[in-house]
Amino acid sequence: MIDTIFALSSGAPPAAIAVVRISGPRARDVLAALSGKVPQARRAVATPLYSTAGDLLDRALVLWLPGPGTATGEDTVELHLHGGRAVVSAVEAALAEAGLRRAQPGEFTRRAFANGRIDLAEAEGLADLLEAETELQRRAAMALASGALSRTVDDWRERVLGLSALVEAVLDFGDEDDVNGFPGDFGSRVDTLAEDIAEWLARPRSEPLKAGFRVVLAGPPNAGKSSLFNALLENEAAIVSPIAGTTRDIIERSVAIDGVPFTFVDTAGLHDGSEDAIEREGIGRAQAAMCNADLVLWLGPEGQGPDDAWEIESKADAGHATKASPRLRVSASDGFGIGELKRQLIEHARTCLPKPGEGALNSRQHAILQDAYEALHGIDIQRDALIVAEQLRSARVAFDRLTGRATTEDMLDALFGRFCIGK
Ligand SMILES: Nc1nc2c(ncn2[C@@H]2O[C@H](COP(=O)(O)OP(=O)(O)OP(=O)(O)O)[C@@H](O)[C@H]2O)c(=O)[nH]1
Ligand SMILES: [K+]
Ligand SMILES: [Mg+2]
Repeated sequence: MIDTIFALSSGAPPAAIAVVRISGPRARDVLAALSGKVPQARRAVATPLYSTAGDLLDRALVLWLPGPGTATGEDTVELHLHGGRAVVSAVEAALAEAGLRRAQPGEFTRRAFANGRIDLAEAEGLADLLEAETELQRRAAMALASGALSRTVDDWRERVLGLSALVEAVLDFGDEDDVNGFPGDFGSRVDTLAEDIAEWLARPRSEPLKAGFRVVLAGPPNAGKSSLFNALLENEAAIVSPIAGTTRDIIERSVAIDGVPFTFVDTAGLHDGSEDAIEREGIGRAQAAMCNADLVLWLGPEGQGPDDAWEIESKADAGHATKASPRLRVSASDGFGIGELKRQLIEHARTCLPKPGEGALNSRQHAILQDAYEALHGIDIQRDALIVAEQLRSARVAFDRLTGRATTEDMLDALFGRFCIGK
């Protein structure tokens, strides 16, 4: 028999209320044992809870939620307790004594997936939603969690199955001499499907949304990188000094500006012929950071930064005018241009990050959809119908991997391990 599991699903006590969730075949019996009765389904009822020894544990609000129409798909009970540590421990002890098991992280969600209540793309969205720290992250995760990708993939899958059925008909009844055994619109239906997938593939990916849009400050020693870094963060995170070579390590800080997640990266000043081994290591790290940037703010000599870097004239208050046509002039000392720089960064990052409310693919999903796209894109109806059938099958298999109709245990362990206990 499946274990019946329980966990504190609300935050750490003490708090006003603590919600303990129970899921599994014994949920109802355990509730009956604790409260002496089972309330009407889906109605919140206030009731005292007792241990097997007859001690009053708490007066709680309880919910009896019979499966399969529940979050996990199983019989579920919610106990809304007074949120003191000792109250929660006493109730948890009573549940353990009744033979229930503490849930693993993500186990409730894993059961929801196993019981078909959510698919893999929705579970991934849910994990993102719980981790979301900024408004943009929340809205992207919400779109996935509420099934935006899942519904789209289901539609694609149906269309592929329809096409496969047509190919089967050609295989069963086709005249061997007739190369055009496919219906007239077959090719265009394949093309339209491939284009619909290509539209999702072309969208910004979800990873930069999680890690923050990565802005690296680079340039020679004493260019004012750390000063600008601190000004952007509004925090004296990095050491600033008139001594060239102050910054050695990479310094990273994440911050949301106007709901847009950024990670700013301060680096060691770049220059040739350093004798100092530590400084040389710092310069190597700075160069690697520039390669991994979504955007480089270049504070060095004009035209010597990476392609696509933004040319920034720093120390504008001190009358610095080393660049003929900087994108922006700023001063970390008096704040000149910092607001405008932030405004432009937000505008630029928004175009590179998923649009609010629009589903974005993570790299796992992107790689799988790429397979589906290639299978469909490669279809040539002049070729043998058997080959066409095989390509359609590969596309369908890819869709199934995406929604979790076909997955491996490792993949599931990795995903559900991201959840906290109680979810
Ligand atoms: N007047 C003026 N001085 C600045 C400004 N920004 C930085 N400085 C000064 O320039 C010097 C170097 O600043 P840092 O921010 O340490 O420069 P850095 O590029 O991080 O230097 P390294 O880490 O050594 O490569 C310090 O003395 C700062 O006070 C500015 O906007 N105006
Ligand atoms: K310095
Ligand atoms: Mg510095």
